[in-house]
Amino acid sequence: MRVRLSVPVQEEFDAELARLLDAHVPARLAAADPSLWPAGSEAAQRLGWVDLPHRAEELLTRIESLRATLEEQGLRSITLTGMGGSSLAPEVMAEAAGVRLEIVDSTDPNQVIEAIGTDLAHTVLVVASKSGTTIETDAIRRAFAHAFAAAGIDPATRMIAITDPGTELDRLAAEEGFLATFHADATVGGRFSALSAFGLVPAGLAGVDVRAIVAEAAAASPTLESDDADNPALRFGTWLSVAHARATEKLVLAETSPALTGLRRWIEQLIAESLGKDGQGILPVVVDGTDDVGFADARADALLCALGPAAEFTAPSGFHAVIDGSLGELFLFWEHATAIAGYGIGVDPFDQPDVEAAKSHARTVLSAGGGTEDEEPAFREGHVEVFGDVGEARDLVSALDGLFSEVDEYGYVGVQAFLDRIAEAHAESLRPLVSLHAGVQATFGFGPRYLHSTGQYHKGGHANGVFLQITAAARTELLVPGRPYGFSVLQRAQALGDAAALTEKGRRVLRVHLLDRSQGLEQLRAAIEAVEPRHHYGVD
Ligand SMILES: O=P(O)(O)OC[C@H]1O[C@](O)(CO)[C@@H](O)[C@@H]1O
Repeated sequence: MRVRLSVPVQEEFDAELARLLDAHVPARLAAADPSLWPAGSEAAQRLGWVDLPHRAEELLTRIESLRATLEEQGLRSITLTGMGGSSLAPEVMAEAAGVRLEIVDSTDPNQVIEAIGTDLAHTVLVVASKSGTTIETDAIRRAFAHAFAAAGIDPATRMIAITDPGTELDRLAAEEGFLATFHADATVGGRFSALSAFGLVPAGLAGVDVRAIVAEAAAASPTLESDDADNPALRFGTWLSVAHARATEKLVLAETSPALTGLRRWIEQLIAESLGKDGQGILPVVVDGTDDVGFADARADALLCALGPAAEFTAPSGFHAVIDGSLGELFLFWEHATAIAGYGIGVDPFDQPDVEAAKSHARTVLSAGGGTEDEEPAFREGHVEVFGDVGEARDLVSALDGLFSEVDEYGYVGVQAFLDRIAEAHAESLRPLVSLHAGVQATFGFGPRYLHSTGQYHKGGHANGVFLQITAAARTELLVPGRPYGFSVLQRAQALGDAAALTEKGRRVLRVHLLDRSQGLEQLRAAIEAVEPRHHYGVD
């Protein structure tokens, strides 16, 4: 593992490093010492991840044997449903290894229909949920069960559960006789579960060499656990904490190696959900490469981090880093560094106090019928309807201009797109445009996926974000079996629910509803481009 850090304030860095070493933070973390955080905090019961690489043997053997059984039965198509920490790590592992693992973490009906696809005869669905009650995961499981049954296949023979012992999902799997159930460790939280059953089972069944990933992590762990000033996780955690204290709180993540494809989306959840709370935190900004908007033109509020080997670059803030290594090393490195940064910043890295608000608002919208009837847009223009507080604005360009004018000089715009993240992947190209025209950093997340990643930060972190939410008319509907609503109604309720939770927290939200998905998206793109770029870029 190679970690190169540049520190503009050496004395502050050294002092913070000494403070963390005096408190023996790395060694106490490695010993799962709950007294690192206040008594009664979530942290006290969520430190089981530290030694996962050293106790994975039984799990690895079981995965290998199940994979062989599936292969014998011709079940070659592995699909995973799970949100946030229950799918991001295996997604990275599969992408990096170039093996096919279909991930379904969306409530977009079109995306779910596509994922169910036509190969049910060879498909196995891994249902991953620590709590066993996550609404998206449950809805997707129901849709697959219905489709299997309609194809004359007993759904239970094609389902594998990963969940904590005793959850609703665990009970269901036992009652229905799922093909297999993997019990997760209750002391390991979702975003720290990459090296547990949540990461290893789906990836291993899909054909990733998970044994090698675990071995890489195990080899790195003594270094990451040591009370040593050269411990890279300690140094990186200190770096984040020192930058945070200087109001440099956007971590711009660029990948420079195909071997680490997708890792930044896993890091995004880990950092945002672990540190973004109590009005504090580090906002991850995922960009494509070191020449992308957000990285190449970063200002004083950004730490720049390249994942993989990178040519020389510098950050105006003076905080820049290059981190390279194998996947196994990096999973464990980031987990340790994040926990250490949480200690440094003074937050509990293992809870997510603001996630529930969006879920609860979504439930309210759902029980009121999905929120389709009673809403009046502020105005309609061309292929879009615009909702939210737009003041006097009666056209899209003015409404966007109004939203962007509300952002602090060092704030950010969060773009939240409740679209099909496969078929409408191109929507992500709105991020750099928004960044350029708002003159600040911009993030992009597909809903509902981002709710389980950056959603915590948006509501609980630094209150300097405004939000552009994109919803769209459903192209089709797919009923959630056993529920009085369809996926499109659920998807919409989740968008409205998060908008309500953000508004409640004093964040400004503008919702652009696409009446025609592709033309509406083009109209939105053109309108963003027509907003006079704000002056912030280039003023540091
Ligand atoms: O595994 P579960 O319980 O379904 O939760 C999925 C995700 O939802 C959250 O609990 C909240 O967003 C994440 O922390 C977690 O990774």
